[in-house]
Amino acid sequence: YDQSISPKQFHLGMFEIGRPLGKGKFGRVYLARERSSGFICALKVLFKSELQHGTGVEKQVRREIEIQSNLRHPNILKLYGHFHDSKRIFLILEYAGKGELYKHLRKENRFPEWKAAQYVAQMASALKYLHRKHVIHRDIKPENILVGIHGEIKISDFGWSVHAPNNRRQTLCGTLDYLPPEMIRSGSKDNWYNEKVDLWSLGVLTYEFLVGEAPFEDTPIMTQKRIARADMTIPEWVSKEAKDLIKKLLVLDPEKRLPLEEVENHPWILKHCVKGERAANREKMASKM
Ligand SMILES: Cc1nn(C)cc1-c1nc2c(-c3cnn(Cc4ccccc4)c3)c(Cl)cnc2[nH]1
Repeated sequence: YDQSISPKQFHLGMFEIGRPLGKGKFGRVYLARERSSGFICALKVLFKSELQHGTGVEKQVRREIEIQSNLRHPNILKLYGHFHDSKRIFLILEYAGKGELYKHLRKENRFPEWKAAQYVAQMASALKYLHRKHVIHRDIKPENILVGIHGEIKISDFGWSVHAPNNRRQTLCGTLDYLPPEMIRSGSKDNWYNEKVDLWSLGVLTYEFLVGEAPFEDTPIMTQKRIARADMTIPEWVSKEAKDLIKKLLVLDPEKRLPLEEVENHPWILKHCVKGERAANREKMASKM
């Protein structure tokens, strides 16, 4: 992605717009091609009218742009640039060739252990990168993960991420299933800005990949109660190694959750993910820095 097609100023006329790819709570995403280079991307269109001034959503979009623009990792969806016109804001995003992960999960019902382990290893690598940059995603769930053309996963939608520590008030919406106990419990919100919240969500994600439903799925009231007690049962047909990892992530005390380095070296992950030599060397170099 060389400089020749990344001028500082983008505008709509530079793109041919293709088919709609999907829509979210705010805005739609279209397949797009940058005319001069033929570069394929995904164009996310948000209507300013939908982002009432001063509401959390406008700040979320600003934060999404600010945070995601500076991230470079194979398992994080790239934000190449943004621009706006009188009515709309446009985000120029990396095109993920195999679409939304949750659609694959619903279609397959649940993933075989080898596939779930590879996805969890990629998530752990992406979260390690984010946490090293003091970014907490805080909204890890299948709906916010896309699949690249080579089957690799890409975390997207940084609308809920924050630079730790952060004193902005957050209103919650959407599913409760992935919320960690410290975000369910009222009282001090300090823990909301501790990156350990992403470890809990990684545990919920691992469970949902393997079982096909979230561990605390219930009525909203019961879900909150079950999360607060880490009250879940793991089906007996889940392998003991996978059970072990889930239990070490879904721990009420954030400080006692398995650190990402240990997730990447967990027996269940090592059993299914042969780390390429180059990746292993990169890790070794990074750990020496
Ligand atoms: C769908 C689909 N099928 N195939 C084969 C590829 C895709 C694909 N989708 C994307 C998408 C994509 C689409 N929808 N969404 C969900 C959404 C939409 C609007 C606001 C917030 C969230 C993301 C992206 Cl960003 C980036 N790349 C994408 N690739």
